[in-house]
Amino acid sequence: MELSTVLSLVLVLLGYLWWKVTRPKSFPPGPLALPIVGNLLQVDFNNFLKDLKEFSKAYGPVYSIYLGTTPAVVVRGYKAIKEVLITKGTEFADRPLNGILQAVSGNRGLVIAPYGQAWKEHRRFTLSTLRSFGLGKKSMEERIAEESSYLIKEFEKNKDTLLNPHVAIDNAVSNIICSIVFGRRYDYDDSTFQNVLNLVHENMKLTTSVWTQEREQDSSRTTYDSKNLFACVVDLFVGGTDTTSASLEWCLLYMMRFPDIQEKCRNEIDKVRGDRERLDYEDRVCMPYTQAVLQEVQRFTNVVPLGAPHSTLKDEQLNGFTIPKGTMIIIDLSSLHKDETYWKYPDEFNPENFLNEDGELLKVESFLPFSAGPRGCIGENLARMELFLFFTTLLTHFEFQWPDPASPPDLTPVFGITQPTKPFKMRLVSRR
Ligand code: HEM
Repeated sequence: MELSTVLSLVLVLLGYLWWKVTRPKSFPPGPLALPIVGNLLQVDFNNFLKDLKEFSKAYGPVYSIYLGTTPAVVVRGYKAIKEVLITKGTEFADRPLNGILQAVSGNRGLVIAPYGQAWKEHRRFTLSTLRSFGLGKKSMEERIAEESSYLIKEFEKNKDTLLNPHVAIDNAVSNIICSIVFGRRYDYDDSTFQNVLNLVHENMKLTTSVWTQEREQDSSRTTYDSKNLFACVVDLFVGGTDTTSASLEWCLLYMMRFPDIQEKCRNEIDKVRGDRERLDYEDRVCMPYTQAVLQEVQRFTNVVPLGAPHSTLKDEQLNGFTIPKGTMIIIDLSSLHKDETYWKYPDEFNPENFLNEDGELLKVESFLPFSAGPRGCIGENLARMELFLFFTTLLTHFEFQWPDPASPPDLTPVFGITQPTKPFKMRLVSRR
């Protein structure tokens, strides 16, 4: 091949690669993207949220970045996020196409399923299953109370040593999903339990047959088959375990960092509990301080900082820009939680952020750790109930102490879709 032909081909290829990362007219602006890598070299994934905030200083609350050659629109701040999640909730409720994930999942289940009839049906069915298995009823509360007593026993075994609570908390939280899906819990030292997904496989035959029969009686045109049920069960574990256990671990870490706040919570718990063994979930209505602490931990730690990516169902207008059908939308939920328009102490860990002058609990509209709208978290009520009951039971039984007063706990999260704590060990002082 002649040199001039090779050069022409190289130029055409370069032109194509530049074109792939050139923003269409009316598309949200953003930092200059390079061929192939896009903006990946300009972001540090250990500090991704900080980078997203920096870009928004230059480009505003709605801007774009290229993840390789894939354009993504980043949405920050309450006004724009409300428009995407609520006002135009359905229009922005699709999930981006991801060849690998789609091939693995076959578009089944909930979390990454595209918006459409099958997703709607799975979501409705999963919600009604959660409800009929006891969410919002006493039975769910009793399951969590029972699991709390196992967690207490596990902690008791370790009260003379320093304990890393991760495995026990993870197992306790997974057991709540197990009790809904499989109708039973698993001991913390059960080797099978250490691999939840194996469990899912083992038990699916039984669960599937029960659920499928139930569905088949309902409708002959259901999208439910054993693979879809399996995907929904996996999604309950994926969505419901790490998120909730990381939140509970953050609660313990912050209580050790702020022992005076821990003490105030315990006083409120003791006062409301009286002579009873444990609190009921409905007791929360007269426990504004404890509720404010739990919400403040969620606000400050942003356990799922970017939610799950959304995508547009058709061409859409947002903030004066045109966003083509199928564009990935990154919703920076963490941007809501430090916005000084909405918070008295945006950069300070302070439960007063959720309390008025009379100590009553405030409802703050820009507090959205579970996202909102048609794609909002399906497990929000369950997670809130778990956090309240596990947290108050743990504080009833133990005082949590940071073992090394000379160096306070490291409160830097490990960045990921879910942001857990760094591994830590704590000292338990039994109160009984
Ligand atoms: C503290 C705990 C939790 C947090 C912070 C959390 C947060 C979130 C967030 C931010 C989303 C993305 C919503 C969106 O795309 O806009 C989500 C989705 C989801 N969550 Fe949760 N979640 C928690 C607990 C749970 C639990 C306990 C379950 C299961 C019982 C669960 C199941 C799901 C599912 C299935 C989805 C996907 C919904 C859909 O795409 O239609 N989550 N969650």
